[in-house]
Amino acid sequence: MAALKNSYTLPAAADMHVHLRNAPGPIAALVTPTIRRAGIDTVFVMPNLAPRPVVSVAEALDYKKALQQLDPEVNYLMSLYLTRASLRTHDQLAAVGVVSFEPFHEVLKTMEEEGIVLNLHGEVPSSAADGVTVMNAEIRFLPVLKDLVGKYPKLKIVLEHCTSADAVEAVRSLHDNVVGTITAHHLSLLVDDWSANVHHYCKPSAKSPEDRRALLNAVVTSNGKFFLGTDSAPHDITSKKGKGNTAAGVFTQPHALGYVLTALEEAIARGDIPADAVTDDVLAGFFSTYGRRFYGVAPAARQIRLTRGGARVAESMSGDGVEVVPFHAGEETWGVEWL
Ligand SMILES: O=C1C[C@@H](C(=O)O)NC(=O)N1
Repeated sequence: MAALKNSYTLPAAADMHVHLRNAPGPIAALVTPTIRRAGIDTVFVMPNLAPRPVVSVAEALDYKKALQQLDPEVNYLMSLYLTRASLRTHDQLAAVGVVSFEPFHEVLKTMEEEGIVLNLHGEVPSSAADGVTVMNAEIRFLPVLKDLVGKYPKLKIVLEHCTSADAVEAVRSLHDNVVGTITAHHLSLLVDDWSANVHHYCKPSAKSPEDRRALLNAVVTSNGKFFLGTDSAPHDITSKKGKGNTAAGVFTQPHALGYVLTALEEAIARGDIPADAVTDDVLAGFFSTYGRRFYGVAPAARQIRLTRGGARVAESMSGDGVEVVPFHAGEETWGVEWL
């Protein structure tokens, strides 16, 4: 017998970590319309545009306007990229591999006072000399997180895309202003999966079975500490395969909720989470209410119905000279209807 029901009626979801790319632009045009098709009405939009990230409010508002042209019904929560250059007026955008937050003291103090959320990609840079690789870069970052929380106790912090048991434990151990997002793909992938498939490679990268078990348990025992942030990261296929390094990112936007349900069901079958762990309340919290509450966004006005086997993932998605391959391309997944 299937461990999950065949259908769930839930509040519309909020995805608190998405990459929609430059707008106007061909990838944004391809992926932005898939947000609502996925049962999501609110997204937190990451600012790492190329060649220049979003660093000013004016740029963020322009970006938001361009996204609204692609789908005006989505609530786009915009963000700014914190670089040393954001402290000056413009140019010389030297992205910082931030391990010391000292240069950002004034900004962080103001964010703390104003209730502005700090979103952390919690990895230190790889360094053979220091023994840091993609497998422990997140764990090595956790002391930095704890130090930040000590210095700015009222600062609202999201440890984005948690991938390790240590990260889950760190977020749990810190006070309520510190939460974590969890992606759909890290609930199923392990290191062996991405080492064999460029479409499964992302940063932070998927890790061990124990790490995955911790993430799955974080979802079903979240109680507001963890919520959905897919880190859906579309890349043109030429950046994934071909000359040069593989771009990091798994594209999950169109079927993010179905991927989570499938991963939870597989976790029950393996014994990673209890058979009765996936309730309507757990799903509503993780998909919708916890993230909105943390960001002070109103509860969803509409509901969605997710139905087992109701959709098939496209083999690939193309438009205007770009091609993006979705996670689990070609496979059957859960369908989404708006009620
Ligand atoms: O940090 C990141 C960035 C993202 C992207 O493609 O923008 N993809 C990733 O896998 N990790």
